[in-house]
Amino acid sequence: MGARTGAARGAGWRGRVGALVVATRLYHRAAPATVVARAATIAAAGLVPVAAAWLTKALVDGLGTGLTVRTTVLLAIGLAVTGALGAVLAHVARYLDQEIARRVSLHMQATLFGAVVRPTGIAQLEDPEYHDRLQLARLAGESGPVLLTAALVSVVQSLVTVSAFTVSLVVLSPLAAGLVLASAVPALVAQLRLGRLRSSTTALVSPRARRRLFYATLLTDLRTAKEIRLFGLGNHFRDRMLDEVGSVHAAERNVDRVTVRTETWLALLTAFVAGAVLVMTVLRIGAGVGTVGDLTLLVAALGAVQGSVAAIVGQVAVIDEALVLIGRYVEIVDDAAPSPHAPGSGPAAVAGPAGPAGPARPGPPPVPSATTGIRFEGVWFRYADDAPWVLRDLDLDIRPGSWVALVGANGAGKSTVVKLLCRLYEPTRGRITWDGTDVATLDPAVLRSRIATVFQDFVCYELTARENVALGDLRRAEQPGAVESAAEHAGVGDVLAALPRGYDTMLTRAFAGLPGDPVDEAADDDAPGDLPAHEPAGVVLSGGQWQRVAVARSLLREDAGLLVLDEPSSGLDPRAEAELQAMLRAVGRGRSTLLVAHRLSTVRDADRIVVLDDGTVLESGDHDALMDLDGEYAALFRLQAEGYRERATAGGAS
Ligand SMILES: Nc1ncnc2c1ncn2[C@@H]1O[C@H](COP(=O)(O)OP(=O)(O)OP(=O)(O)O)[C@@H](O)[C@H]1O
Repeated sequence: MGARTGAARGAGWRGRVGALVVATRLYHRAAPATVVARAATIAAAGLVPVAAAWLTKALVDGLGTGLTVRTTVLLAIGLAVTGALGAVLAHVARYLDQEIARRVSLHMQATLFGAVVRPTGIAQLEDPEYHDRLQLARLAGESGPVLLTAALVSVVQSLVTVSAFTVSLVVLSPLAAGLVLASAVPALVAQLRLGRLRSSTTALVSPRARRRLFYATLLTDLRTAKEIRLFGLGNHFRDRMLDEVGSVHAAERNVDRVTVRTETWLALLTAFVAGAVLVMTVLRIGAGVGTVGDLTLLVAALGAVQGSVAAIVGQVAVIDEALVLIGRYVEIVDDAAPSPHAPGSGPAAVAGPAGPAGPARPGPPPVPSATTGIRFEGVWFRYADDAPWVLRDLDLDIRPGSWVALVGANGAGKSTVVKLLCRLYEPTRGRITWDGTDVATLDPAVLRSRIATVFQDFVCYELTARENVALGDLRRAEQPGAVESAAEHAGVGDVLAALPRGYDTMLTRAFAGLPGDPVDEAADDDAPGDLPAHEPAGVVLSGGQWQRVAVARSLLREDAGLLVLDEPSSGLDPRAEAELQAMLRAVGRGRSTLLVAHRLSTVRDADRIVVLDDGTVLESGDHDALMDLDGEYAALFRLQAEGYRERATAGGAS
């Protein structure tokens, strides 16, 4: 579902009605009892001012006609009770509103982020329009329920008050009632226009707000801090951030100005109508029609009706705005896998199951056990319709238990092969088979559970060392010694064990020592890893150590039949690289391995080396065969070997 379609769906009355249905369902699911309690307070709070106004009229009229002390005291007590009830109801209502908003917001965020991680592929995350829609949907999840709850409550409560006071007004003066209600029409139209302006402005500034956040993150992130200081980019990015803030402010200022103008005109209209009605009533009382008590009731009714009508029209506009926001949320949740490319055009973002389970369908076939191998059959791929081809008619064969190495120049398409294998993208043409079954028909989660991968840009999680390894297979990590064993296989066991709190050490300084984190719990228990107060609770690993942690994470997936390693040794020193290779040979035994590498010394022992060039296979064979061929691989190998020889000679001479 493209963004345009989504936007069209979110706009218009249909979109709003759909959003209202979704919102009602959300309220029902997230906070049913609280909503019922709130409805009761709405009815009570709506009637309190009406009761107070009638009691006041009775008191004022009674002063002229000589009330008994008992009646006067009773009326006064009645007034005091309604006043107190109004105050208490306001506090209870505020609590209930916030509770409803919190619960609905939690529910929405759980659903929204569930929808964000549900799609099989990652192509939608590269679509800027998707990010804008996501930003609005997040806003809807965070502030939509607060806006909607407050506005709905205000409207319903005001409707109760307006209805009760309108009856009072009609009793006193039907003309006055007609005038007050007629003046609400232009106010409603104006407020709806304002609401629409606010919604469109939010959509318009969304990309700018995202860029502002990007610059703010650049300026504060530890990972970017080095380059920003070294290149002196701090003020440059700060200025860019301020530009974005300025643009957002300009758009918001425009909305605020239109709002002030509109509301000023509406206030003048209200004052005019109120003045006219008051003059009419005073003249009638002067002519002997009505009492002074009627005047007090009319003043109260006039203020309440005008105030409530203004609240209703204002809040209808807010409801409209909240529904547009919730419509964005609905789009993202419905389109669990929105693709920037229409089906069949460009790289299909792999569509995951969206929404609740439909009627039972035959499930995907089980993932075979890679007994005959994995094949790329005539695979063509490009990242977007208007982007160049990255893979061109690629045939690749990974036989069971074999070690295939993928080499080639930067941009040849090696990492893309890995991404397609893991079904992060779908081939544009051709297919990938696992034991003869097209992987497009397999359950992606099960397929991925059979693959252990170390990406070139693996993630350094700001968590403990244990968690960093355990994330590879959370279930297996619960087995005693599993994490330690994977870390030892990856050659990082000793390093992690020697950390200040062993495997429970945070591999970051950013969150170390937060209350309730495993580190603190360990400290509370007087565990052996307890530290003196001056010891750092979190540590920073070197690039090579991180790389081994990433390898350990993938090695935890013991049952994975395919090991995919994208440049696993790029951050390692030569000794560590040799160790890693020996280890990979050991763990790779019995399973297929696909290794992407630039350093050709690491692939020398591979069963087959495939040289990729511009997305197609240039050469293929084992090291000896490719050296005999004397082609691209042989040239590259000799070049790298000469580099080593020269360095060794230079080292020996010095
Ligand atoms: N997410 C993406 N969107 C658009 N184009 C991409 C994306 N990722 C990679 N490319 C392009 O695809 C081509 C192949 O990239 P790929 O990362 O597969 O190459 P590689 O052989 O792994 O390169 P390297 O050796 O530098 O890691 C490059 O031209 C790159 O610009």
